Amino acid sequence: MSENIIELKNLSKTYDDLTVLDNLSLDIKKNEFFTLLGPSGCGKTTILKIIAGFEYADDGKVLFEEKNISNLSPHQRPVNTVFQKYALFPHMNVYENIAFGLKIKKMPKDQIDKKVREMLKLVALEGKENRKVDSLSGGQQQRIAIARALVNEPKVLLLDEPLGALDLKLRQEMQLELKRMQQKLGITFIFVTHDQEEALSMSDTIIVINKGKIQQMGSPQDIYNEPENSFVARFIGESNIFDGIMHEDFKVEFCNTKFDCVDKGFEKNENIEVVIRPEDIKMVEPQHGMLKGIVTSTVFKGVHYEIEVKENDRKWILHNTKNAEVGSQLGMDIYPEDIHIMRKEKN
Ligand SMILES: Nc1ncnc2c1ncn2[C@@H]1O[C@H](COP(=O)(O)OP(=O)(O)OP(=O)(O)O)[C@@H](O)[C@H]1O
Repeated sequence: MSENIIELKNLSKTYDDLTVLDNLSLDIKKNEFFTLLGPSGCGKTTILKIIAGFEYADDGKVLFEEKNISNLSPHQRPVNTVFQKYALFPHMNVYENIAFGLKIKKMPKDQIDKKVREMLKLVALEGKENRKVDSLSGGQQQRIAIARALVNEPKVLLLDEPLGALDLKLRQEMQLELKRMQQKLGITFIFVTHDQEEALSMSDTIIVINKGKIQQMGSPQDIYNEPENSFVARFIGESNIFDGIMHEDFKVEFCNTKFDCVDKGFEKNENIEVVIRPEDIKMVEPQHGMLKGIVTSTVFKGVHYEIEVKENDRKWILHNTKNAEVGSQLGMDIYPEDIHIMRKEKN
């Protein structure tokens, strides 16, 4: 049996003249925390809605455990959705909100009670079951929404920017809690966000989408350390990105300087882009650097200083725990493994 729980096959979707999804295919494994990451309007929610059955693709298929579910209505699909706007029932208390789906299914009362109590425990809301939902904080309401979805024991939980309305601290707490719940329950989470830090800290697998096309799929480490194109590099973290030429395997030139790198498989003298993370640039004495520049500004960021350097007419950003003096000359060194070569952005 396949290790995939959901497979999307060649999905296309157009609204009026706007192509939102363009022949998109992807596989989601059982029990993974899978994140769709991309800028606003790139088609993330549309993918989620097509999996849930709230929208239908113009073309392509949705497979669940190898069965085609493309034509099933939402309630026939073994998935549940948590939205950013929690859509709780304001006139019901916490308990009734969580129990709602099970009552509709006409489950016996004692079983409902057992399951609701399990959920209250899971989302740390024991003791709050009789509270009206609008008397609770945003974070607590979000937990009710999650409990209400999980109580139905879906095989897949779809989460559409579920933490978007929370302030930063609560958001970070809920990120940890969601991850903990997912690991405890062992069910597949498909999570939508436009926040790259959130995606990096929570996911097993991330796909980065732009304009309805997958730009890259991989682990958070792959996506951060080895962006495949400049869209991904720009979208994930801060980067120094320059045009360059891949002269031959392991030899690249950028900023008018030849460097050794660890990449191969490009055409001879192929035009490429290089990405270098700010924390990977070594600060050395000016005479010892492969590149030289002048410090134009420094900002203390807590863990590191953010140092801006002007090298010829190019701007570089460096992160270093040591500060540098504005106006001073600085040498910069980069190890071969820290030079990431990218093909030009996919269109
Ligand atoms: N029902 C609809 N009718 C017309 N256009 C739509 C409809 N639903 C979505 N769109 C358009 O499709 C594009 C993709 O929308 P989608 O909601 O999937 O993006 P998203 O990546 O989830 O963005 P966000 O992060 O802002 O929610 C957007 O340009 C949106 O305006």
